[in-house]
Amino acid sequence: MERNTKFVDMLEDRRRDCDFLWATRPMDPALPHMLPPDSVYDRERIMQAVLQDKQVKAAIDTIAKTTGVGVKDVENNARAMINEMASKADLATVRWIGIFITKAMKRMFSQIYINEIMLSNLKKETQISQAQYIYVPSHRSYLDFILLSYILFSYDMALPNIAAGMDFYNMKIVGELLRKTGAFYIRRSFSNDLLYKQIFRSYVNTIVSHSDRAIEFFIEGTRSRSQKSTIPKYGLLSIIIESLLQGDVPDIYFVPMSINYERPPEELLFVYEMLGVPKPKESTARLFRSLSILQKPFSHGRIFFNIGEPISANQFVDKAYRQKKILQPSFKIPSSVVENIAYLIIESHKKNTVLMPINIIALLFNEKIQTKPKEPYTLDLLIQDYQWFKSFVIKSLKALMYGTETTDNDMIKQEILESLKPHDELIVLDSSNTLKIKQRHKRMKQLNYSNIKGYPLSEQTLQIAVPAINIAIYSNPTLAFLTEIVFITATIGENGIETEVALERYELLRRLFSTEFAMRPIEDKALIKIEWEKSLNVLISQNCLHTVNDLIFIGNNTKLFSILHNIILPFIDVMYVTCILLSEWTERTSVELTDRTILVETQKEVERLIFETKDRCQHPYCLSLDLYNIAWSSLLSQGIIAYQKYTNTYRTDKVKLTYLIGALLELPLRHPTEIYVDAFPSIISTSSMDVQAKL
Ligand SMILES: CCCCCCCCCCCCCCCC(=O)SCCNC(=O)CCNC(=O)[C@H](O)C(C)(C)COP(=O)(O)OP(=O)(O)OC[C@H]1O[C@@H](n2cnc3c(N)ncnc32)[C@H](O)[C@@H]1OP(=O)(O)O
Ligand SMILES: O=C(CO)COP(=O)(O)O
Repeated sequence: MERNTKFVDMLEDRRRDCDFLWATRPMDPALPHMLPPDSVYDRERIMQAVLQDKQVKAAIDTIAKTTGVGVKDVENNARAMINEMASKADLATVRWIGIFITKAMKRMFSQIYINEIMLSNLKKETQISQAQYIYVPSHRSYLDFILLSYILFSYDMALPNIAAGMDFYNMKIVGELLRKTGAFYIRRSFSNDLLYKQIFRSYVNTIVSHSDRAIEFFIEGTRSRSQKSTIPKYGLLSIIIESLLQGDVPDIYFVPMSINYERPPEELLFVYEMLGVPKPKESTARLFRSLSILQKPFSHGRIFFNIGEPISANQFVDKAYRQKKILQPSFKIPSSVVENIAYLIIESHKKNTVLMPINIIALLFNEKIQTKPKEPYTLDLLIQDYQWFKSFVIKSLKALMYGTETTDNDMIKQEILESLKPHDELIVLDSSNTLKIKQRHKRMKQLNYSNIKGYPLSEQTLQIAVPAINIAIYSNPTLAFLTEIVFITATIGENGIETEVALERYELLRRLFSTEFAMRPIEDKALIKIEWEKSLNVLISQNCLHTVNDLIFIGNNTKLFSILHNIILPFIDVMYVTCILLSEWTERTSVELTDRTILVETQKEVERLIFETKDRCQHPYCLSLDLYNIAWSSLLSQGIIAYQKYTNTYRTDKVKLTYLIGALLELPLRHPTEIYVDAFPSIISTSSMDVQAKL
């Protein structure tokens, strides 16, 4: 890995330490926000400041007036809200939890790599800077926040104020313990609650300006079940940026952190959630039950924790805005500023994604199943493909990738076998060294069908979909680097295409799928063209495409073209099927069109297509509710569906819909000739002779 040299395994030292002595070592954690002593507020003072805040007081008065409730009662309500919200910092609690966490980390993971230089630089900078620091990690697992706190504690840095959803607040004992490790609690949605909104705003402003600890929040707002970036949430970010306008802090630095798991602990739960099984409610009892994960050592492989360059908010919030705020206190920072910073953070997460061997293996295996399922995918074939594809992503796409760059077959073999070890419940090598999938789905006895979010899928479907989606999720992190080029492969057919048409098709796909792939929305066609040309050149340099005058043709590298093309198919197929269902809605069903009913109907239709056709929606990944939700929100944002507030229904714009269906039909898609469900029996492991990947 080119930029890998600076990664160190932080567990190496921990394995030499006595956990108790390490966690209770004398320490004076470095505080990241240098403030004059009287500007540093403790919890009590922060809560007081919030209750004294002008806008909070105004909200209390307004509510008292409009509801007829006494001011005292509303104030008590406000006090209860801030008490529920505010974090506590208690080093003793952190130490005790630290003993357990370090034992768990050493058991679960073989290595936790961190780009130590970035962390040391951050530590140094924070000690001389009066700016406030905001840690903004990617969100792929519940472990993310534990890991970041563990890293900071290991490097003698203070734990931040962490924005936590109420799911954790409701956990017995644990909820309060987390508060003592820095969690502050926020309700998930509160735009209609004026008082809560003002208290939240004021609390965040106060900790930005008066907490000597940093702030941590997950800009994606939720764990990405599909393990690719999701679009940013703007609420907390915009309040933090607004704090800068008040001038209490000279600058705010956002520190993006890309967290990459070889095997996220929620792996299988995410697959079921994507299929519609609701997530289990967070509870202390469940937390204890989940400790069974510690039974097998190193069961979750490696983690790469990659800290990106801090982003200064000051460069976007210029003096003019600050002056405007002084003259006009209700002035709000333009939403384009917030969006810009949000996407800079998401783009940093993507750029700093560290790909693991399993991501490439999953992608190659997925391709093989769709194109040549009868040809055994032997370890020797995989080694060749792996080396080739790895070199492509590193050299052409500048992706970061675990492992050494080598052409030595033995070393590559070791790299592959080592990385398959944590996945021995999913991918195995059979006795003839051929790659096979293991059946991951176990018949669910207690499944409550009334809770299912989508259509109740059959056992037969789940048997295929669970392992198939599990594999597909592992290939998803590659999309941090591949999205633009996979779009292009869906725009060019056998007989070539005019440049202009290819670009138009690219624009369409970008518009339809910018939410799916967390891409910055771009209106300016010239900018889209620059992005397109860059990706086009990558494909041309790989001989995937070639140009003649004003035409683009598929080149000789059909292997790469096919891999890239097949990645995008499930996304386009689901969009198409959703559109068809919308256009035939009233003929097909008598139920009202809502965001829920379209979800159920689409999943039902996809289940049928998977078994019955050789065309659209062959890949079981098409059963993922994520895809339907995003397709729906994309159609809403384009005005193809519109919400009717007064009737609480949705209306379809038939003209726009027909146009979109036409445009999707024009895409020169080539669906694999092999049917996934037919191929499945030949790739599923039935033998008891499977060998675990051995070094
Ligand atoms: C040694 C080791 C020890 C280890 C020890 C372990 C420690 C361990 C600690 C535990 C710690 C637990 C950690 C849990 C971690 C989670 O729980 S993650 C989940 C919770 N966190 C988050 O969700 C953070 C990100 N979310 C947000 O920012 C959301 O916006 C909010 C604030 C939750 C609100 O969500 P929402 O109500 O759905 O609203 P949303 O549409 O996002 O936007 C709302 C506002 O944004 C504004 N907005 C929208 N678009 C824009 C725009 N472009 N520009 C500006 N503003 C905009 C809107 O105008 C709106 O404001 P109003 O008009 O209402 O004033
Ligand atoms: O985001 C969370 C905090 O980690 C929990 O909510 P999700 O289940 O939506 O990820």
